[in-house]
Amino acid sequence: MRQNIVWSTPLRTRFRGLDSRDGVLIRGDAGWGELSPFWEYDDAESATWLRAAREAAEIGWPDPVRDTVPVNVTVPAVGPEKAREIVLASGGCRTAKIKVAQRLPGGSIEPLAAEQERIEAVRAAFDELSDAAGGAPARIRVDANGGWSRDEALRRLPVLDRAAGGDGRAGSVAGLEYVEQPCMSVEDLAAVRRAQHVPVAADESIRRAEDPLRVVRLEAADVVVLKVQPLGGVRACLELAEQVGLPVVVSSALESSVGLAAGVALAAALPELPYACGLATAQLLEHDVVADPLLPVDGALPVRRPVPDANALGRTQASPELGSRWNARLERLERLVPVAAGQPAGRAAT
Ligand SMILES: O=C(O)CCC(=O)c1ccccc1C(=O)O
Ligand SMILES: [Mg+2]
Repeated sequence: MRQNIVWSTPLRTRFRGLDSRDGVLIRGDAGWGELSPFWEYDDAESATWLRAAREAAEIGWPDPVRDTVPVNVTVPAVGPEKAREIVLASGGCRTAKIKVAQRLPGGSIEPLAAEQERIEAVRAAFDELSDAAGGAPARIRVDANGGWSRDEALRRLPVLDRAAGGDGRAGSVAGLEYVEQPCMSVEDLAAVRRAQHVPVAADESIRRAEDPLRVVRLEAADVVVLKVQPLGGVRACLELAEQVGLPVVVSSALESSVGLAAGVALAAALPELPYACGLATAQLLEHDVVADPLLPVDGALPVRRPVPDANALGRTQASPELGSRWNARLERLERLVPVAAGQPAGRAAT
């Protein structure tokens, strides 16, 4: 049986230049899958995202080896007060991922002082929580989305590391856990990794690269970020993780809880999971498509697969225009991705 539902929701805080998020849920014999490539991605790039939705809908996922997945709270490029609130309301997360290298409307990047203040506010919020919890340690990582040059990264990282408690001061956080994608090119990642001590994680260099293993050959990262949709499914990610041989952080593409469940399934199936995953992003959505969204409890997500709920879908209903844009996109992508032999055949969107 096939069924498609287009959803759309405002975001609670602007994230990656977006004020809303939308996509299509696809139902097959194995359950619900989500297709939600960003609108600036062309059909060739988005085709991989459809493979992930088909795996979820038609086949399902490998068995889990754990029943909870520790997650980070995601802090967008917000002011210090807002950053503190987000951490305090995170559902017990002991790791925060803070966005940096934000592009300002004029095209310049956010001043270093603003990034410093945001990190200090998050560290202070963890200290507040730790005082209540008897001094439990916490972690801060930053994500630059490739926004710095090599020199900018080398100028900013020592300052941000100190803001995160890397100067040895008392408190719950002892410096940056890692920096995600400080620069765009693999060569620059490798250079930044060699020139300073904060570990480097590769995200765009994995999920948007022709050859994700270049990161490994050039020794450009200590950690790799894997996202199920852009990499074509849970199984594709498990295979890539094995080839890469570095610690993996599973992260979301800002999906609804239906899409997040695929990330949770990947994180639950990985043999090792040494870091908190970036899957707590249901917190950034105003509405979700399920009755009981995948939100952290004690800093971890339960390993489960929520299903769309009629009342929730009432709040995420897309306009007719958005509905037809998604159905047209889905039809184009279905023509681009042939259904593999032995799999149930797909049918064009209704
Ligand atoms: O990893 C997280 O904490 C949240 C996910 C996230 O940051 C993200 C979400 C959508 C698109 C890109 C990214 C990113 O990691 O760059
Ligand atoms: Mg990233």
